[in-house]
Amino acid sequence: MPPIMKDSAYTIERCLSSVVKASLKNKPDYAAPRLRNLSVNNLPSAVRRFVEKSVDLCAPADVHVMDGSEAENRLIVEKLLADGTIVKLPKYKNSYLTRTDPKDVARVESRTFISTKNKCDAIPTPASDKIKGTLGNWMSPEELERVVQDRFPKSMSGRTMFVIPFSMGPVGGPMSKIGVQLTDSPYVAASMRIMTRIGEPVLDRLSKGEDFVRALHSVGRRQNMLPSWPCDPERTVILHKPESNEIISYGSGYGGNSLLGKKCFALRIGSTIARREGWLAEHMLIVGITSPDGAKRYICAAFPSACGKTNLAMMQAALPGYKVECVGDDIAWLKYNPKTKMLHAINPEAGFFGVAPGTNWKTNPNAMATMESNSMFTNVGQTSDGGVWWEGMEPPAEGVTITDWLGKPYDGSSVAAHPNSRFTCPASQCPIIDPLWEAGEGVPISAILFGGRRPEGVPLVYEAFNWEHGVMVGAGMRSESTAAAEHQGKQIMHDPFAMRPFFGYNFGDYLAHWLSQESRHGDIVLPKIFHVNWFRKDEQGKFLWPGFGENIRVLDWILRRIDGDCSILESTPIGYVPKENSINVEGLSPTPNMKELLSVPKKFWQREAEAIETYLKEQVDKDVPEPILEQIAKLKERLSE
Ligand SMILES: Nc1nc2c(ncn2[C@@H]2O[C@H](COP(=O)(O)OP(=O)(O)OP(=O)(O)O)[C@@H](O)[C@H]2O)c(=O)[nH]1
Ligand SMILES: O=C([O-])CC(=O)C(=O)O
Ligand SMILES: [Mn+2]
Repeated sequence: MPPIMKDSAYTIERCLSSVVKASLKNKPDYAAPRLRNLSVNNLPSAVRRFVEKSVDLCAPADVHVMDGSEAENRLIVEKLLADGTIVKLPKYKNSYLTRTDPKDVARVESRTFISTKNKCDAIPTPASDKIKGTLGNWMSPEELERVVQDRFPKSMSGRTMFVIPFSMGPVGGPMSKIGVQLTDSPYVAASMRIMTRIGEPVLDRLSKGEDFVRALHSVGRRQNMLPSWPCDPERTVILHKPESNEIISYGSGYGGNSLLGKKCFALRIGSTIARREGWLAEHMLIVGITSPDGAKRYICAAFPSACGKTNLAMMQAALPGYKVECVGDDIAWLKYNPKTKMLHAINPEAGFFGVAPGTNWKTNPNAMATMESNSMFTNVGQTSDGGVWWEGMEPPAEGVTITDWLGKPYDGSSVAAHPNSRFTCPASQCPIIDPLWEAGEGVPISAILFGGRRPEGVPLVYEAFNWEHGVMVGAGMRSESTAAAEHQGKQIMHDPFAMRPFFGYNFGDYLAHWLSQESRHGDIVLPKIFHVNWFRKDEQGKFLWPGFGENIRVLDWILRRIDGDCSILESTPIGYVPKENSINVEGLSPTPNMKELLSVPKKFWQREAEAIETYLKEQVDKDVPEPILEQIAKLKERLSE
């Protein structure tokens, strides 16, 4: 038995308050807010066992069970301030800036593993030994145990372990799922409170015996750690055990690696649960659009990291008469609803963890308004008037100076904000949050968009001929790499369904699961599938399309297609493309080169089809479902005519 289990008084009062008091030596009269006592000993037995086992392993100084209250959050913030992890941003209400260790700034895909008994359950087997698999990494359960034993023993010593009961989706909702994250990072504890629903209502569900995902996180230990941002970048690992719904993350405090409800649970573990239960867990935004005639439809869109999901999810429509409302900006859980016969989607998250650079009052006013209070900023620049600044934001006022994300005076010779710097803010604060964003049964989805950063060859929008063809379009997605993960430069990478870093199981099986949606429910009304590209460039390397709020012009065309208007399309080898003049460009100045934006260059597409086929055959080999190969064969045939 670890010592804490013998002492039933390991409660918030004795732990977090005293921890905070101890760290506030310069404020001896600090009065900690009173909290309710949530003792480890009163946790539901399955949760308690998980905590006990992890305490044994990680040896924290004490344990704090989170109730999710305001008072508790104040204590955590005090601790973060005392540790120097965050600084207050007086320009905004209740908002803070954190600077991470410069080596801990993004997801690390090469250190992310799925561990299953059989390798082929987790990742596809490439066609030959010479081909390196790029659709996830596998680790044997034995190796995982070794990796854990190499890193976790005493990894939390001297720190508080936070026990965070959290719900993905509204607590108790029919599509929601519960997790318990243990972490030694108060930054993670504070961020999980924004990004998920935490605390007592979730504990109530757990005490009724509801199953939960076990998520263990430690920032770890190494020599010469920054006291304000402990981490262990050389030994970081993000491990998933889908067979027992477990996540184990070591060495990084950065969002995608440490807020385990997000990519680890909602996508990697989520996709394996979804497959077992017949639904889909996807890297997609969810948005509601009301057109001038009053009809409202919801669409989902899968774009790779840093390719425009948050911006589309809360865009300020540039066409008059349109109303856009946001349900979610990063993750969608989609399930067949027998009442409407449609796929319904929920946003399992409660906050936005958005890319800061490029966000401003013109491109994304709704995101700017959402982060005006109760927000955590990570690795952005700091202004001398107590605010934040990043590349692409409106210039600061006269005389205001900037400190860069590394804490140095900013002089314009380098960036003020890290390219993957982020804002974390409550979704409920979004001025255009959808009235149904917390509806337990989700919202009915009329269309799914795939897209990415394609400087060349890929039209502004095209529509798949049917579901099977659409699944092939998702499988063939490619995009320029971004700062959201560790990849260097701007290479065009395959990123099927924008899920390459997030699959929890073999991508071949994932394709079969998508295809099966058509036959699984005989009466299903499937969403139409489209592909969009806001990022095509001209010969000077300038974007051909204005993007952002003007993307409503493309959505307008898509909505008319959902209504069945066949007069606005033209058939091409890759799918239906808007007929000339069928996209409303009225009032745009300069008028975009629509001919170029909608062109489908044959040579380019022959190479593209070849590249997709080679990729799937090399990477997924015998696990590629036959209908996908048939769709590629048909595409090649159409391109050769
Ligand atoms: N040119 C152009 N840039 C865009 C557009 N939409 C978004 N961006 C930029 O692309 C970057 C990423 O956009 P986000 O909307 O945050 O991307 P995301 O897909 O939500 O990213 P993750 O949070 O990493 O999943 C930001 O710098 C945006 O300003 C667009 O329509 N056109
Ligand atoms: O997971 C993260 O760190 C942020 C994110 O949304 C992504 O990269 O897609
Ligand atoms: Mn994302």
